[in-house]
Amino acid sequence: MRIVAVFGAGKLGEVLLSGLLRAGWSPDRLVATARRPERARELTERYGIRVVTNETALREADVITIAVKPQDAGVLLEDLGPKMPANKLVVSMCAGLPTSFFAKYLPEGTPVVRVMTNTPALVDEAMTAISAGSFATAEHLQVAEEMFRPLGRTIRLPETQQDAVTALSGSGPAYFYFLVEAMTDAGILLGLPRQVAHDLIVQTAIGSAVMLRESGEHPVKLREAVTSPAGTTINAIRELENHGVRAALLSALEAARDRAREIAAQS
Ligand SMILES: NC(=O)C1=CN([C@@H]2O[C@H](COP(=O)(O)OP(=O)(O)OC[C@H]3O[C@@H](n4cnc5c(N)ncnc54)[C@H](O)[C@@H]3O)[C@@H](O)[C@H]2O)C=CC1
Ligand SMILES: O=C(O)[C@@H]1CCC=N1
Repeated sequence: MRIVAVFGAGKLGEVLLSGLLRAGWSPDRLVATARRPERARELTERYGIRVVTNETALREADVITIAVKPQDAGVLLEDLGPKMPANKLVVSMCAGLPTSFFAKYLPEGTPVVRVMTNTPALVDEAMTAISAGSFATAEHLQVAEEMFRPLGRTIRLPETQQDAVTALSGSGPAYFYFLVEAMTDAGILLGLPRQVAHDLIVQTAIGSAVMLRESGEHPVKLREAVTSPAGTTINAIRELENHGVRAALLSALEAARDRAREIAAQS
């Protein structure tokens, strides 16, 4: 029975732990570490899992999942590296950090898998991209897939694409929430009560997402079906184009990708 430890069980670490428990993993297979005692108590009360010291987790677990902020990974790895026994798999959830960053701290030959998931894991609708670092074999990728598949979809990609993935699907939920927030304001501008505007746009987002996934149609086709000649939608589309929304998205994702690179350079 493989034991998974989540080092630094904050927002994303908790998302992973709760997803695995929902998927039927026994709490005995999971351990977590936390910096604050209140946080440790909270996790144990909420999920019935053991929250232990980093050292104990390192000893007990087969899979060492790094879920701290990238800026905190160096300090953690400085501590873990010298104590790391052989045959452990390291799975990093950190944005920006390449697997070569971890290799600097770990005993030669330690397999590292880099993963980028997203918060819809909370509702088992994550998109998780999984990449092998040096020493990671197909079997290690499979272990990472077993951990993230219960949380949604998984895809294997070369590590060179992970910064782009981080900008697109890692941060992606934030862009959709931003859009929903802005469209709710637009509904209010048009005179709708806030709750009504919110409900309308949330259901519209869900319906559109399900259609994208279930129909297999290209988004242009789906948009064309809504856009009647001399109708209302095309007037809105013209305004979106006039305001450079498409170009803004290109720049926004490039900026997110650049930040991932900067995090790596500063680490
Ligand atoms: N929030 C998101 O949507 C996503 C985050 N990520 C990545 O997941 C990682 C975690 O992000 P969040 O959960 O948002 O951050 P967070 O700040 O909520 O969680 C990190 C936790 O690690 C703990 N920690 C830090 N150093 C520690 C140490 N030495 N020992 C034990 N615990 C320690 C902190 O106290 C904190 O609770 C980051 O590397 C981020 O890049 C990846 C995909 C999406
Ligand atoms: O903003 C961040 O750095 C993290 C990584 C992807 C989503 N959230």
